[in-house]
Amino acid sequence: MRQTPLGQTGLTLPALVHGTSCLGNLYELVEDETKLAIVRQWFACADEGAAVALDTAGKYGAGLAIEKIGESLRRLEIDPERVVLSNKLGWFRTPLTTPEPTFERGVWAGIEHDAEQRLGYQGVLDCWEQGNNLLGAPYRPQLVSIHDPDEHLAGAGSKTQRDDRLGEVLEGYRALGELRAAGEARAVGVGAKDWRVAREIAERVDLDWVMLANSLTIHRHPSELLAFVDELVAKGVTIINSAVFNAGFLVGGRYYDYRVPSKEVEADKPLFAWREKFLTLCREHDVEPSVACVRFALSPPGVAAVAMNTSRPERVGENTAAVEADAPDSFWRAAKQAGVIDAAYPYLAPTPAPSPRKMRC
Ligand SMILES: NC(=O)C1=CN([C@@H]2O[C@H](COP(=O)(O)OP(=O)(O)OC[C@H]3O[C@@H](n4cnc5c(N)ncnc54)[C@H](O)[C@@H]3O)[C@@H](O)[C@H]2O)C=CC1
Ligand SMILES: Cc1ncc2c(c1O)C(=O)OC2
Repeated sequence: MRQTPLGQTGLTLPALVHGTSCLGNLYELVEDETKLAIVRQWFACADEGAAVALDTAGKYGAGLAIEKIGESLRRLEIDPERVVLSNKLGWFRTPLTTPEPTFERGVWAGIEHDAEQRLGYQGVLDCWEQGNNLLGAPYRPQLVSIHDPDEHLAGAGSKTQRDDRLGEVLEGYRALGELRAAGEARAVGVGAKDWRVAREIAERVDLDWVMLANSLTIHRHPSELLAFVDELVAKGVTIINSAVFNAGFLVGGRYYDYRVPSKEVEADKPLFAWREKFLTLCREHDVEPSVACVRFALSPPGVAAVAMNTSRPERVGENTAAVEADAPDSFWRAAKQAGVIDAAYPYLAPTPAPSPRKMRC
């Protein structure tokens, strides 16, 4: 699998980053044996001795995911040099004092802790330390970011409150910059579903990487976002592309950007029409829809990796294969002709520029 240098950090990033929300029991309780099998598969499916990249967060099951990562890595005696770990900071584990956790109700199954949001300089340092303790030696996250700043900013009720919240986020980044300067963390980044917020942060913070979610997909790839990606490339910032199935909908799932669209709702109709056209095209060209989504997501220069979730051990191999598979030019040309992807999309089977001779005529 392709490995790409991560910014100027000296770290390298494989083209597949494993999401770990399932280790925190996202939507369903997953047995510890299954979690261990998933972690084993990450390493079994990687190239011999190659680094394996993981993306986690203190919010995933109120710290359960990061705890299980540490436990499993130790049980499998994985060399810490082989682990590239990203921890998204901003949620701090607290004791559970109510029948159900108070954050993201109904999202995390069977968890025994609660979590509270902590941002600002000290809040982010608290989350960093707690994450390190939950993970445990000899492992340590090298990539750090503030978790979902877009959601935090979108939740503000007024311009003043948004400014205050942005201040908290930027104070958090001051802490992350210090961790990096001290050599405690290696790479600072931002992950967001709203890429405009990622851009807002990238304008104010010296970042090594950006994780886009739900944004740069085969279904949606606005030219303004491609221009932002170009800016990041020019600055040497590495891009990780995630939620490349728009949360599953593109490959037949129920969720689109984490909500359930309906065929009965006028505004959602184009989504279903797009999907039908896409899936038909895939059948005609004998291309797996998931492969088309993943190859598209990796196509802009500067995108080093895609992040994909693994809730079943046998999926790990499929995800690895999807990153390594390819789709023919004829498929991409047909996708542009059919309007499945933007005809002006510059990267896959681009329309050749007119030759100078033709331009003279
Ligand atoms: N704020 C941030 O930084 C965010 C980061 N992420 C990252 O992206 C990762 C992936 O996000 P997801 O929510 O899982 O979105 P996704 O777009 O990858 O969709 C996942 C869903 O697609 C379906 N699926 C996956 N592979 C399939 C296949 N081969 N065939 C058929 N269906 C398939 C499954 O239903 C699965 O639940 C996360 O684990 C996380 O690392 C995601 C959202 C936000
Ligand atoms: C799987 C998944 N779903 C939703 C979200 C995330 C995630 O990893 C995340 O990090 O922020 C929102």
